[in-house]
Amino acid sequence: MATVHPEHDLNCLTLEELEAHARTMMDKQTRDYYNEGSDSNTTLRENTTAYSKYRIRPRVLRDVSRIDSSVPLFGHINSVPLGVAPTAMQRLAHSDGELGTARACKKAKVAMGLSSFATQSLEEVAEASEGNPNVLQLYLFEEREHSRKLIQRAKKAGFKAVFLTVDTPFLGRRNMEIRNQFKLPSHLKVKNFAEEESPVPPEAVDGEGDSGKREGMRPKMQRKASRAGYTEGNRRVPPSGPITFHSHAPNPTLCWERDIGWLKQECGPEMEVWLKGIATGEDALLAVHHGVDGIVVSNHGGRQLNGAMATIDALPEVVEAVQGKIPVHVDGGIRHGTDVFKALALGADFVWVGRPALWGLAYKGQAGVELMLKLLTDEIRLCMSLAGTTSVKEISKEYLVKMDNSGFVSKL
Ligand SMILES: Cc1cc2nc3c(=O)[nH]c(=O)nc-3n(C[C@H](O)[C@H](O)[C@H](O)COP(=O)(O)O)c2cc1C
Ligand SMILES: CC(C)CC(=O)C(=O)O
Repeated sequence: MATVHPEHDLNCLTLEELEAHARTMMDKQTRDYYNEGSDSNTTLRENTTAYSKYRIRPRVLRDVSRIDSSVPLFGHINSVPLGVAPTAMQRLAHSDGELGTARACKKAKVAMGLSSFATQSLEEVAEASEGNPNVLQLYLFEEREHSRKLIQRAKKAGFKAVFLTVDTPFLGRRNMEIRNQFKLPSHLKVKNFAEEESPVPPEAVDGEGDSGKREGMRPKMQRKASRAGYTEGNRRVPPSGPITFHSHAPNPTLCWERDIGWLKQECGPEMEVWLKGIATGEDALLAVHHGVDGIVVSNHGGRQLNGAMATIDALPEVVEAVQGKIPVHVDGGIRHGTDVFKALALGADFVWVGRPALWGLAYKGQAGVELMLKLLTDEIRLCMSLAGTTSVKEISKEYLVKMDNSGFVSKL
């Protein structure tokens, strides 16, 4: 007699299957925008494949009948050491959009990062989260007033922290996005910026089209960028006109001395300030020096500097530099519970997943994100028990070995 597993979606038992279903459910522009990395996608690929050089050393004959996979985060208990990373424009995937993600995170008791460039407002997301902790991802604009308003709103709505994205002085070159002439469909809006902040000028800079600070732009794009007020000969001027992600998200002027202090002051005691996009021990030390509350080792899901290290390879030097002074999180390429275990064993306190939530949304809206979180939660808990660990704090590098190219295994 066949075993019945009523709690499973038999069409979708892994994130790989979820990705495959999602592919068939998104239009080409959305699929390409979500899934691609920058340039030739080397870093995008290595973010996932780099995990396979680590293998787990399981311990046995320990009572693993009770597993506690929870961790504290922002004064709450997170059910697993995993959250949903901020990704822009989630209503492209499904009309549930960011509200669907927020409700799924609330149900699974995991934190959610909300992109500044969300298609539902931060207040709506806070309401849907019903007290589940959220983080606002911030692109700190050159026009500070917009950012100041956003920070104040996040504070009022109860967001626990701001994740300042620091790996986007310019946007990476995403070729499919350029080829598809990516454009936010007219029924969707970036909802965190009021209409009066995004007046559409007569030339209409074709929505989210080509209007921005992307290195290697074609001449036509350059003309549009300059119409949007970005360059005047050799003199740089801050972008003006409608707030689009191409024009406003990247900010090449950001720097340690001026901007981190400003942000800490704006966030006050109510919201923590974290840096998202740290990839070296040197910058991790500077982050500690500048008094931030935590860092996320990230390369933006392989969408920024192609050829940068996979995040799991950058993690150990960051952990070594920080010496436990502030929490270290990591994202990029995490697709299995065993990846989460490996990241924790290498010293991360917590991990975030980006694209898997978008695939979940595309598959079945909120229910698809719930499914994705359930798959990963089950895998994390199973991995912990099969490795002989009953709580997250037990997971250490004693549980890992590293293989070199010739298959030689060494303890860490
Ligand atoms: C479609 C897409 C949109 C993203 N939007 C943002 C964003 O608005 N802000 C940000 O800091 N990171 C953004 N990211 C990066 C994610 O926060 C995260 O670093 C990355 O997705 C992790 O890699 P993973 O997708 O392999 O899990 C985006 C990533 C993707 C794939
Ligand atoms: C608003 C954006 C620049 C979104 C983003 O970070 C991305 O597409 O990688």
